[in-house]
Amino acid sequence: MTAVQEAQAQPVVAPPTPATSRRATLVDLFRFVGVQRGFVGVVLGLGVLTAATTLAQPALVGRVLELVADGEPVGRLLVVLAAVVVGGGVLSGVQHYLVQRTAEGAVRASRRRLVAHLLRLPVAEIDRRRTGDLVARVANDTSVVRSALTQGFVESIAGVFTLLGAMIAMLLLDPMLLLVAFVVALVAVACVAAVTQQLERSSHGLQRAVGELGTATDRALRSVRTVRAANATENETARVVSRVDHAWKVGLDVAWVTALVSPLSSIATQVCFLAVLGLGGWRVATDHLTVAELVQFILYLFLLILPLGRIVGTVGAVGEALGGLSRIGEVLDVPEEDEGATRLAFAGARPNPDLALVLENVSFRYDDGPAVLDRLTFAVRRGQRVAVVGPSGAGKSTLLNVLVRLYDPVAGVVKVDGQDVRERTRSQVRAGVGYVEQDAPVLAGTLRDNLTLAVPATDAECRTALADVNLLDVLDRSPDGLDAQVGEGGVMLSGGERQRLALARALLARPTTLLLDESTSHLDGLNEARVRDLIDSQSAGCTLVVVAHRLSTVVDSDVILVMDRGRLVAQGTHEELLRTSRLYRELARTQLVR
Ligand SMILES: Nc1ncnc2c1ncn2[C@@H]1O[C@H](COP(=O)(O)OP(=O)(O)OP(=O)(O)O)[C@@H](O)[C@H]1O
Repeated sequence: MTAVQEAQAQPVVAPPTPATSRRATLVDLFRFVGVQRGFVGVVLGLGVLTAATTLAQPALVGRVLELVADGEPVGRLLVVLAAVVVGGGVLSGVQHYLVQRTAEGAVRASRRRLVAHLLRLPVAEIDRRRTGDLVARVANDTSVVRSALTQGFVESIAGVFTLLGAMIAMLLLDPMLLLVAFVVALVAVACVAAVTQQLERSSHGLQRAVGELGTATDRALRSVRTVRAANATENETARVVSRVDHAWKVGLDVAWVTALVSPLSSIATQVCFLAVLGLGGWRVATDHLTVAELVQFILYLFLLILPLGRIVGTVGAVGEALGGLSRIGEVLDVPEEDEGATRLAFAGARPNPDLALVLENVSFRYDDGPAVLDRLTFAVRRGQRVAVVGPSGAGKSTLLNVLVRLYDPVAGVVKVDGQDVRERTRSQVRAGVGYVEQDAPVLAGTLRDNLTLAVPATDAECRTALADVNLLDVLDRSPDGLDAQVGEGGVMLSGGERQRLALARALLARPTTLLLDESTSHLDGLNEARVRDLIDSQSAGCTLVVVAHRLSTVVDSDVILVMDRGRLVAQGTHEELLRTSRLYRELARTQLVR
């Protein structure tokens, strides 16, 4: 079996994993907080101290009552009691601050991880998803998790200490009373737990609705010119507002479920107190308990109910957080773009630097769609100027995407410098390639940001690069010079200026292969000739593959590849193709700009 046959037989990469719906668990939430382990330790330590000061208070009050009953002085004990109360307050303040800090730290860590992951997702995966939704996951879903933490998650863990301490004290005072209080509290917790499951589901739905709202808003703002010019502002507003209404409706579901939690816990509290007061009064009347002990017991009951109430509230917030975490996890579960370098058992020929690009029977399709590249085979020698022409949708831009390894072919072999690209990492392949894409070659930010995206450059180098592509006048338009903003997607520049700025950036990185996806009509004749001269002068030995829409670009090329419906239907020079290819003659006559 030849290398080509073997390559055809096996897909180069597995198709990207489809987005899965997953449910986050408490373990995920602990892991989320776990990144701030040090702080969590301190918060818990403070929780124990706060619990100790809180638990000491009923005991001290009980002692004061006993001393008063015996006619003993209580002055010193009252000072101790005041100190314990104030100390507990201070500790609780510090604990609050640290909890907020912990939550912010955890959110920061998860946002960093999520952003780093998003920017490394395979391009095919990003194609499938909607930007607004991904942005919502970074901004909203992480915030929801933060709310759960600040609304008492960590505090509740500390509150457990108070709860346990109170239970022990109550057990010592009157086990029977404790049993009654405990059973009532347990029933309440069971009810709340059932409600929480529903809350988690509703919350996931709410986050999804907010994501959809982000997507709709993103779409409307991105296309604001088209929308305005088409008098479609009303329609588009209605579309976004329908997403707002949907989020509101799902929000009401969450509100409805959350509303159940609060009355449940207050009914439980009241029942608990009534039961203890009734039974406790009877225990005092039957001499099983003193009045001071009953007062102590009731104070401890407060200490039991308070953290319990907080825990119940937290359970609700945790339900919402798990909804947010599930959505974060869904994205994190999608594997990142791998470097894609493998040692091929059948790797044959040694690298051949004379052959800049070789394609052997390369086929590609997006997802399960039809073949967009169909068994392409051609070779480009180093330093050649190659033009790719073909009707719209022929697969020209896709070919460039495959060459820069944004997508891997489903069959066939791509060689750069004579070496199978699968033997190199994507970074290695891209290091030598400059790519100027057709539609969005400029990023929001300053001119400098755009020029130094790939490699650092001094101001002088940036100016020279701009002069080379005839863009020096954009520097004069603003007193900010290189720090002038270019707007979202370079909207403050013309289409041709965007392409030339992107070209300046690509050339600054001194590529050995330049892939240029020329967009129709963006390059005027004068600038186009200038750019061609620049590429010729600056990049001796640089291979140029240009998806061309101008006849002048095409005529001057060493080789012209004619594509139609994913297939290479002809190749040769302009004169040869005029003689041999009917499609080329047709393109030259009707489609290529003169
Ligand atoms: N990200 C994508 N996901 C799914 N299909 C895609 C994607 N990008 C392009 N296609 C499809 O692949 C086919 C080839 O598209 P491509 O952009 O490569 O053509 P092209 O020859 O560059 O066209 P044009 O000259 O109009 O820019 C088209 O049918 C297009 O709909």
